[in-house]
Amino acid sequence: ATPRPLNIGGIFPIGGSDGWQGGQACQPAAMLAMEDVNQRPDLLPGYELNLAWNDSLCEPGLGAAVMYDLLYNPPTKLMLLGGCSTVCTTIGEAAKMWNLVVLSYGSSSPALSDRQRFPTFFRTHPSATVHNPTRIRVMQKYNWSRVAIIQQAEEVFISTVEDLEVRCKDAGIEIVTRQSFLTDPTDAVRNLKRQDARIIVGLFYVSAARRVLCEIYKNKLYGKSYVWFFIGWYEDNWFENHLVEENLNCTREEMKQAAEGHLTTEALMWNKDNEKTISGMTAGDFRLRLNQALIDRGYENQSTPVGYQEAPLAYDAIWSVALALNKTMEVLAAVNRSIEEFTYTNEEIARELYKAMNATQFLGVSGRVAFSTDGDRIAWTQVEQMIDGRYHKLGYYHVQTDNLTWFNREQWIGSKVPQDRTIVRRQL
Ligand SMILES: CC1(C)CO[C@@H](CC(=O)O)CN1
Repeated sequence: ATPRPLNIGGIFPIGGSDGWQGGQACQPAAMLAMEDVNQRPDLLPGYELNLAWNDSLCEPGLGAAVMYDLLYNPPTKLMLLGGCSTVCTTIGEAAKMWNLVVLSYGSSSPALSDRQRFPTFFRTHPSATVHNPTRIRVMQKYNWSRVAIIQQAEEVFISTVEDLEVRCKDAGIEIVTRQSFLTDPTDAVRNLKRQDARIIVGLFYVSAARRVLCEIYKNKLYGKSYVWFFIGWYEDNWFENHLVEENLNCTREEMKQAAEGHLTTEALMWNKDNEKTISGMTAGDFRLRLNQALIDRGYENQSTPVGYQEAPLAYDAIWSVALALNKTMEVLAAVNRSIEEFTYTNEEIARELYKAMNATQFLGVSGRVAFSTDGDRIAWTQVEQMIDGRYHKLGYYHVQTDNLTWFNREQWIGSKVPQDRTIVRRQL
């Protein structure tokens, strides 16, 4: 017999130029997962998953229009897949009116961890606050208890810094100053120098990072006495790119000098071990299949589409939906109910879908997939250091198990760990 459809809706940021166009690689990745779950005889027996989707351009208004279009046109959707933070904030807040679970593969905003505002929201993409325990752990490793913060005035960085401040206080780490800027970091960087900041956490998008780096060079806030924590998901040679069109008045050489030695933190989005995951693929196998799928979509080899890094999150999001639907069908069958009875006003089935998603646990190509009580992705993070213009992996950290795996590869000028303050030596 032909399998009956289980319908879900998808909203992908593909076109446009604002925000994150990660749907370019994430939508193809989701389709690979649709193929895989529908081929599994043990999953959704008698049914097949069907994804209706459209492009949000990473614009919340258009995202809302796409959602209404998906919900007001048959067939009824059982869940929604969402993309960037701005769109998910809109979708996530509205979804409860339709009793819909929303699962995001591409939203990092800490605001989305608020269960009061987003009661049915889950994400395979970790919140930006996932970096903070790692930053603290590294500070503790080097006995840095006096740090400074500089951030771009964007919602995602403002709420990340608020979380970092709380964690620093709990860890007994003093924040000597917190500087923020809208677009021009000149004054903020100069104030760091005035406050004799030595260990500095910087939170900004990549083009603002280049402006900060040039100011660091001009203020000589780099070298043996300083340690900078930058975000690790910028492209590898971010500090050398776009200098002309962004009117940076620093040369590549000056940018490289200022960047030498900085640390980065980022969430792991590709499983770091080469073990077989729930789909039977290793993360390496998935990379090969994704590359082929992108070539089939017309992406040349060298032009990596936006969202390539996050593609495993989209692949695993579809598996999360399939497993949650599968679990819900089993639970309903035990009380002679069917998932086909789901409607946007059926709270009982909606509760079962929520419980099933909340209990998700599997090994995906993005690593172990599990959600916190706020629906946040529990993830490993990695620490790297810029050594001679290239990033070197220093270690991994998992906050839930306080597991710091360190490779002892870090390099400091003169082999001396930089101090977090000026040491005044008393003449005895
Ligand atoms: C790591 C990054 C680039 C953070 O922003 C996410 C997009 C968003 O939060 O809107 C995608 N992944």
